[in-house]
Parts: sequence; C-alpha cells; structure tokens
Amino acid sequence: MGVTESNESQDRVGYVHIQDIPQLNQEHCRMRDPQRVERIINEFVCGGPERMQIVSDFDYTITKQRTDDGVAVPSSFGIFNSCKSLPDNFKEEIDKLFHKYHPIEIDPHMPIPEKVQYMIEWWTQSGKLASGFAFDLAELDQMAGQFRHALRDGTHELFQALQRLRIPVLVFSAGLGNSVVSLMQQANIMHPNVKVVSNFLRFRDGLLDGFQEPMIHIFNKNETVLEGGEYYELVHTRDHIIVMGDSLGDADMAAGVPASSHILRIGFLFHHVEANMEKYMNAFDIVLVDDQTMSVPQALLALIDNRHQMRHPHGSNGTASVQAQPNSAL
Ligand SMILES: C[n+]1cn([C@@H]2O[C@H](COP(=O)(O)OP(=O)(O)O)[C@@H](O)[C@H]2O)c2nc(N)[nH]c(=O)c21
Ligand SMILES: [Mg+2]
Repeated sequence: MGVTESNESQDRVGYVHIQDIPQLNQEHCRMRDPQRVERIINEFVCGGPERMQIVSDFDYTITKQRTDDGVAVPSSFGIFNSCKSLPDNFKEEIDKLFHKYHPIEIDPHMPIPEKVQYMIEWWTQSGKLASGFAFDLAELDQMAGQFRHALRDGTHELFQALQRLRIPVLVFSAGLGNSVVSLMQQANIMHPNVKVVSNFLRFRDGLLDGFQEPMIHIFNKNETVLEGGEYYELVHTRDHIIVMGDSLGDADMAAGVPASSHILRIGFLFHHVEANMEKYMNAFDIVLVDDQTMSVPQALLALIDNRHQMRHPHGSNGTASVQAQPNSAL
C-alpha cells in the first residue's frame, strides 16, 4: 500500500492508490493532476459497473496510431475513399475539399463558431459528392476488413470485459459510420452494448444519396446530439464516464452529461508530442504518449471488476440490462 495519508477517506480499506496501479506509473503516462485521477478512480471503483459508461472516438483511438509493421491505417473516410468503384472524379473532388477545409479545421486562430459553419459546409459537400451513383457496401467491407487487425492491443479483451459487465460503449465518430461498424464487426468487437454514432451512407432508389441525418461533425461530436434519444435514455443515469480520444476535441465528447458526473478523460498523443503536450495535459486527465494499447482503460476496468466480484462473488452482477442496438435511431 501507499504512504500514510492524513485524509480519512484515503485511509479506508480498499482505497486505491495511484502508485499501486503499474499502468499509471509508466514513463509515457502523464497526468496533470494525479490526485484528481486517484479520486475519480475511487469513485468508479465504489460506484461499480452499473454507473459506468464509455465514450470513445474511433479513428486512431480504437485503431492504432502506429502499427508494428508500419502500415498506415486509413481513417474511416479514407477507407471509403479508397474504394475502386467510386467515380473517377470523386477522389479528386473529395481531396480538393480536404485541402480547402482541413486547414480551417486545424487553424489555431479562427473562433469555433466560425469554424462550425465551414465544417457544416465541408460535411454537406462531401455528402453531395457521395450521391447519384451505385455503390456496393460489400466493397467497403472488403476494404475495412484489411484493417481489422489494426486495433490497439487489448481492444478485444477490453470490449469483452465491457460486454460482460454490461457497460454501454458509445463510439463517436465524425467520420463514416459504415466503415467504423464494418471494421468493428470484422474485428468481433461490435457487441450488443456497443453503439456507433456517426455519419452513415444513405441510399435512394438504389443509388448513393449522401449521409443520413443528423450530421455528426467534429464540433457536435458530444452527448448533446443524443439528447432525447433512445441511447441517451439508456445512459443518462450512468454518471461515471471514461472518455477516450486522440484529438484534442475528443476530450469534450461527454459535454451534455449532468454536471455532477465524474469524467475521466484519456488522451492518446502521438503527433508532435512536444508541441502538443501542454494542450493535451490541459484537456485530458491522463495523457498516453505513443501507447498503442488499451492497457490503461483495461487496468481501470479490472479495478472496477475486482471490487464488483468481491461484492457479488456468485456472479449476480446486479446490473441493469443495457442492450444498446447498434445503429438504432438516436
Ligand atoms: C467531411 N470530412 C471530414 N474529414 C475528416 O474526418 C475527421 C473525422 O473526425 P473524427 O471523428 O474526430 O475522427 P478522427 O478520429 O479522425 O479525428 C475530421 O477530423 C476531418 O478532418 C474528412 N476526411 C476525408 N478524407 N474526407 C472527407 O470528406 C472528410
Ligand atoms: Mg481520432
């Protein structure tokens, strides 16, 4: 156990000390406020699985930022864009949009409300480009399947544990939902407790017709877009939340949940580590530098699970049934 603490609650039997969690003591694991992290972890452990929910980004959060064989993993939009049957000018036009709008997306000076307008324009125009031609989703499955082994190490085990503990998992992506679901299905992690909220292709009269509503762009990628929907009903009383992402904006994915919630944000930092460190440390509670595994979320879940097993040794987990249907209406 850790050093003697003066605080009464920290003297409690079963209180978890951060120094006793090896995964949080690794060199590449940084925390701005370890005491806050410790406090939240103890809230999670005491509250048990029935109060937990997970909100995760997809691209480069569930998929790896760097693979062992050096093969670059495409984004969910990238998987779609690489389909060979798309019309000749599609790739060219979509790249033009990327070169116009991506600099705006990452512009450090433009105020967010102004950016939002541009992002809506970008997603709308991409949707228009993906319209008016036939497209076989089997081709997308085939493309996505090539990257089913590009998930972070331990993703399988993490998702299995989340399913067993009936913890709802929301995968939030401003990318293309069809690629996300296809890849997750082919990797066998699309369990019934997993819900993907993203942009899904729409078909009309056998032809592609852009994306289904509502549009999910990087600035509305948070729980406010779920309000009033079925998933919201399922999770709004689950006030212990782990948020995982690789982009700074991902830290806000739980915006919209009650203010009294306990939120632990885990950020996977890979690009421009030095330049980004301060911002990531301010946005996320735990920053993992070039960590291509799920070991930290797995370790946190194991602590919650162990305490839960101690309370319910005979397997009665006492959790409510939380069977979120993938892709059901919001
Ligand atoms: C509309 N549109 C948006 N994006 C990018 O898709 C990303 C989706 O955002 P995200 O869901 O936060 O995914 P991430 O994990 O990749 O950060 C945004 O950051 C945009 O840069 C896009 N990328 C491509 N290739 N094509 C597109 O049409 C397109
Ligand atoms: Mg991402």
